[in-house]
Amino acid sequence: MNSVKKLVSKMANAVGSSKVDLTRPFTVIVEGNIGSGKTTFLNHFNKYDNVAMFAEPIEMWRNCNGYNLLDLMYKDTAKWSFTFQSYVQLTMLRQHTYKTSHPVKLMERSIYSARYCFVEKMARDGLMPTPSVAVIDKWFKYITENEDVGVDLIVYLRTFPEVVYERILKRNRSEERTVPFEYIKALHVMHEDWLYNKKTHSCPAPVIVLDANLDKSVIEEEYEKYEPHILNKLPLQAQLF
Ligand SMILES: Nc1ncnc2c1ncn2[C@@H]1O[C@H](COP(=O)(O)OP(=O)(O)OP(=O)(O)O)[C@@H](O)[C@H]1O
Repeated sequence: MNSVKKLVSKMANAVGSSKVDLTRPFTVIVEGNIGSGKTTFLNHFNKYDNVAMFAEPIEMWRNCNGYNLLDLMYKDTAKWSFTFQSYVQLTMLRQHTYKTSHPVKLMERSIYSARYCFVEKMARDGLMPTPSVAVIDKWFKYITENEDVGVDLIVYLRTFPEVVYERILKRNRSEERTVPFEYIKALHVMHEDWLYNKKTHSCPAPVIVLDANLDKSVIEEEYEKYEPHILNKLPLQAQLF
């Protein structure tokens, strides 16, 4: 088990036994294309005691009562898109609403990117029927209006699709073997239009854009530039982002 995962399960156990109603910590979501380095980013911040880490609940998607929903979704998207996205929305809601006593909460992805990038892409491609999109939307609207899924800062790991595609091929995750480059390019545009060009959906918080094309060996410097903002030690001047 890697260190982030260990910390998440430790957190989950601690949360399960907690009766204390704590207010929401400073919440940072990390967004970016598949393979943009979200896990590496989280691992970098794992060393800080004041940060609670919430890695993407991918293992839950891989095992929902014995079903690998991620795999089903890739194998037959039209058939399983709604099932998969319903479960993603539930697991993301859990991540957003987990209580923690840590002053900073760092989350990999969010209920927002699930809706604005992935569901959007399936809807545009006709891989999720319109009535199913409507149901996902009703849930999404209910959750964002009635549950505390608030976010204070978004870190966008910005990449070229060519770079992440190389990384995806290299890591060779079983479910992702059939992912075409076209899909990666389209997801890139979804992220860009939401977080960089800001023309499709509203951003729930100010956005810091990091150059995530950089290699692992030098990217730490890029993280460190923004660390005071991410750790809530230096407020962002919203107009700059
Ligand atoms: N809401 C979603 N709908 C469809 N697929 C999703 C969704 N969220 C994540 N995925 C899939 O889950 C897998 C993990 O992708 P994601 O970009 O979230 O993490 P990652 O690639 O492991 O992160 P990184 O490499 O940046 O650390 C990908 O195959 C992606 O297509």
